[in-house]
Amino acid sequence: MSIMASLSQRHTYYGGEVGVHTHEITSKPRKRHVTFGPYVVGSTLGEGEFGKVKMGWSKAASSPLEVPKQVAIKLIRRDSIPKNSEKEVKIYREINALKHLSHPNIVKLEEVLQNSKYIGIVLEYASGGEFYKYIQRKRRLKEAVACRLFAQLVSGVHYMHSKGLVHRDLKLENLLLDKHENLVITDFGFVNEFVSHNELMKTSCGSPCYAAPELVVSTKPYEARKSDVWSCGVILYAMLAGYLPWDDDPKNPDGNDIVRLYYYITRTPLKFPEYITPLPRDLLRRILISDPKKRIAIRSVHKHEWLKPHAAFISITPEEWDKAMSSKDVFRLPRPTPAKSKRPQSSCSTSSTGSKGEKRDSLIMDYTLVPLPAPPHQSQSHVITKPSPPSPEIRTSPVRNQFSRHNRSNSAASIALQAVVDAERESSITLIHPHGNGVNAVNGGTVSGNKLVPRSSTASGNALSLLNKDSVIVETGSSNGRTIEPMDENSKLRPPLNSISNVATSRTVHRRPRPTSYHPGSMATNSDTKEPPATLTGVPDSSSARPISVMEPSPLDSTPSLLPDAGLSPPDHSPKMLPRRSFSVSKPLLDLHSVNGDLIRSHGDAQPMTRRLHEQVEDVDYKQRRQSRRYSSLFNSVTEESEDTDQRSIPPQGKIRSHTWSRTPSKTHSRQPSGNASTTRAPEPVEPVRSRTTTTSGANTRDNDKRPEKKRFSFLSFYSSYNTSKSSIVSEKTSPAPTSQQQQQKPVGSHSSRQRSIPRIGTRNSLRAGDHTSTQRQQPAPQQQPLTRTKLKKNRQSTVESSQQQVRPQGEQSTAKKVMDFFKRRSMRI
Ligand SMILES: Nc1ncnc2c1ncn2[C@@H]1O[C@H](COP(=O)(O)OP(=O)(O)OP(=O)(O)O)[C@@H](O)[C@H]1O
Repeated sequence: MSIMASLSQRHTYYGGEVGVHTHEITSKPRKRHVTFGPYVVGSTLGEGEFGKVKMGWSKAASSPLEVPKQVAIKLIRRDSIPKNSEKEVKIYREINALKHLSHPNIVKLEEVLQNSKYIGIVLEYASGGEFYKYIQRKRRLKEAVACRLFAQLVSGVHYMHSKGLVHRDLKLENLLLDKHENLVITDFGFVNEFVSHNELMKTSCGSPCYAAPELVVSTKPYEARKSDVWSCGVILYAMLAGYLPWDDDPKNPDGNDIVRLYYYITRTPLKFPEYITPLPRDLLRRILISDPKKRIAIRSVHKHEWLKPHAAFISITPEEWDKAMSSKDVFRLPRPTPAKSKRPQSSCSTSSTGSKGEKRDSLIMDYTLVPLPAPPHQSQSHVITKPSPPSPEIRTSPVRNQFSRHNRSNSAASIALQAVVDAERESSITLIHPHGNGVNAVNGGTVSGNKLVPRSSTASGNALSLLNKDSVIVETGSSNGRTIEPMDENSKLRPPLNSISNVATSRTVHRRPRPTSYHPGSMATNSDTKEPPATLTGVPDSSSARPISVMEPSPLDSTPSLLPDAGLSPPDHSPKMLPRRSFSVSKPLLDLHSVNGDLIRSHGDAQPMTRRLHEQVEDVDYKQRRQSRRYSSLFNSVTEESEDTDQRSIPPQGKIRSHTWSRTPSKTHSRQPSGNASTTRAPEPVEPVRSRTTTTSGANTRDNDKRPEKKRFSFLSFYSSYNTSKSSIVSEKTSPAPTSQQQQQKPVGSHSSRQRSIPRIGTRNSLRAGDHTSTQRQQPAPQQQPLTRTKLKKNRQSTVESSQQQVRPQGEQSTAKKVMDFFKRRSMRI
């Protein structure tokens, strides 16, 4: 039982905040889960360039005790992928790369599904969250932890290199953690393939703070694996230091100015905080070398002394990994066996013969569910069932680097990890006004408008050789080193300019940019752009979209298709998207709106958004119900209520409450807990009187209308009104008879305290006396103004007046009670 309980807890997808809402809507009719193929779709895990990544659960289970498999589903709207676009190519890349990778530290592709609106890349769920947040939480990692995670990183990188793939976008944001805090490399959208050992690439990829200098400051083809090594070095530095290297340029604190950033990187020696020990320093010094030829290779990284504690792990060869991962027993839970056979045939209907799920590396089989990039000679039975005969699958290469120009937006790249959140905000701003000085200037074609003031200290020869010789720099005194300012405003850094201008012209908008999600752009030549891209959708377009697999490989960049399938694909078939009705059952649940929303609410529970909408149109009854809710929730509801009240021109309560509350500066009003204390608490001696007085003025009414906080706290206005009214009444009573009677009566207990409280404000007594007069004089005011509004208000105001008049001759306590009763009655009418 406990297992079941924990399972249902752990695998329910009403996590966190959503769970809060479930109890509120249990009375509502249950709705069906939102599903995507064989998965129940849950909450949003993150958002990337392509859309939201949702949590998912496999619906099928072989036994009641079987834990539903959790996955992450990257949902990509099909209409957001223009045909032959760079996005399309990136999707190809990612899918086709992942299906060939089977390593514990590389995210596992479960399968790829699609319906008429979405492509869903189903990935292994990395429950540990984003790695940069992990570092952010810990400020920096302990050396042992960093060592373990870095060993995993380089193991994964080495593995993919051994498969002929380079990631080209390694950065903290593309690293996740699994539930055991193992590193998981994700986001293979810029992955590329190399064939020959020293094959060079020419497409500049990566995020500026992680991209190797040669990608940015040189137009020469680069050895992509070495650039991955550089990125690993930056990641290691970030793990150990808690911030990124070369993040201390005071003239470019956010790293927005890419040109300047790379000036700084290439000309400033690596600096370490004192807490980084010599061994990792040594490794970092070998990795973070601007000259890729001098940079350490990944294999040599494996042998570095610092990684010795994990030598056994690192020494596992790619072949061993392939074996191990396919044996279902290493690192990952075995895939639920029933997945295929028990899937509802209708949802992501596949006529697969069920071979998938049997193999540990079933992703190779799974991906064939999709008529996307499928191996050419794979069984057609794995193609998603379509009403029409399935189109021939084609093995298209995802790795056409010609289309890999990065159009990611420029993030703030404030690389201090402690400022990641700020950087996120900033990056979102730069989406609107992307690319600060640097890129904007680049767009203009020169750096002159850039106000480029690169800072550097000792310039290395290597670095200088990478810089444009036209760039004349002058060292000037500056704190924290020397500042190098270009004398020539027109100095140009051609390579960076090219790359950056490409970025500026080809970027797309990220929905939720993450800290360093920026790609400096492509250095692809024109010839690159001439090559037709891979097609993801639609009928084969022989004219414009030749299959990638049959394209001529670029002489410098990697070959277009993944090795195992290269050249095997029929040239005239492009992968087709599924026609409508592919998800014959799940489709109705997967319309655009439901997927765009937070799907975790689909379990028949109240959907926050729906609830909000409810609240916006709530009627008076609903408001009454809400008033009976918990204290905390009332604040919100009353806010809406007040707004509604205003909108509906039912002013009496709202106005009075608002006014009394807002004009009662003493916070004690807000903290009057209940009306029960009314008879025992002393009224506020002076301020309530003022409050009462001001409440009655039309000017104040207008003022109050403008103050949102009055509405916001109008829930408490009952108490504040009570207190205010009571206070005013007390004031009215006490001030004319300067307490001689009361002092003689001097009741015990609360009464005494109440009465003591009045003279206690001795300095205000005179004011109170004056206020009393003014209060009495102004008493008609609150009546007059409401009188002009509604009959209801008239009645209520007259009730107030009459009740006040009634209580005047009575004792103070009874007056308070009556006022209290009045407001209680009034509140009942709300
Ligand atoms: N396998 C996964 N497990 C858990 N969360 C994930 C997984 N994959 C992605 N996410 C979450 O979704 C977010 C976006 O994912 P991802 O970066 O892969 O999307 P993307 O569209 O490729 O974004 P971009 O290309 O802009 O980096 C991640 O930051 C992460 O929070």
